[in-house]
Amino acid sequence: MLEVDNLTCIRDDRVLFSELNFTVNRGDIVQIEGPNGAGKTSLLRLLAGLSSAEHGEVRWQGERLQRQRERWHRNLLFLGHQPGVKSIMSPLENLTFYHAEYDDEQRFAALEAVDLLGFEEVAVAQLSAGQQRRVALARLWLSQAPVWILDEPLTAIDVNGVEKLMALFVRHAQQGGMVILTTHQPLPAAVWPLRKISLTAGERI
Ligand SMILES: Nc1ncnc2c1ncn2[C@@H]1O[C@H](COP(=O)(O)OP(=O)(O)OP(=O)(O)O)[C@@H](O)[C@H]1O
Repeated sequence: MLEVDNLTCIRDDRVLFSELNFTVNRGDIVQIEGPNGAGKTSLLRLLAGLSSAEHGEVRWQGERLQRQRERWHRNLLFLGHQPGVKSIMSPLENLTFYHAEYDDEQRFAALEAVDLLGFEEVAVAQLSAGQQRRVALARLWLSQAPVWILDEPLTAIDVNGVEKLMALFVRHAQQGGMVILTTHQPLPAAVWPLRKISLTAGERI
């Protein structure tokens, strides 16, 4: 269980959100929504333990993230706003770098799942924006982490890719995982039960 307890986030003299409370349980798919600049990325970074809030705390299994960094990182897969892959490496090399525990057969299966077969040896820098995003997303097919925190994973992904990702999110949730994501596009109705947490534009202090 991931608990957000009275979280207040101030950035650049602006209160992005204050006294935010919610809980994410196993089996939950949660969409953080709000206009540009509302604080969605800031919230995801707090949830991932990558930054600190002005007030409040985030707890995993009852304990503050900061008190259990190693355990938390074993339980988390965080994919940030940028593709977050190494551009001089190929897709296959990236998966080897991030997931050395798997063999090539499993890595090829992950690349097949994101329709990158045929591109596995091409430098990421030479791939299209959507293909670069898919290299990062291939990690989801290899991840054993129960908690997925994904910042705009659907950006630059085509309709077919979005459908496959949605199916993967649902399967992950059905297997007891949790998915927390931001996206500006409406999610297909098939993603159920989808919880939404809305952030509104912040106020100046
Ligand atoms: N480290 C920082 N220092 C100063 N300001 C910041 C910092 N991080 C975020 N901000 C500001 O906080 C606000 C919210 O940013 P954030 O990226 O969280 O929004 P968002 O909801 O994810 O937006 P978008 O939909 O455009 O991706 C922005 O105005 C941004 O400039």
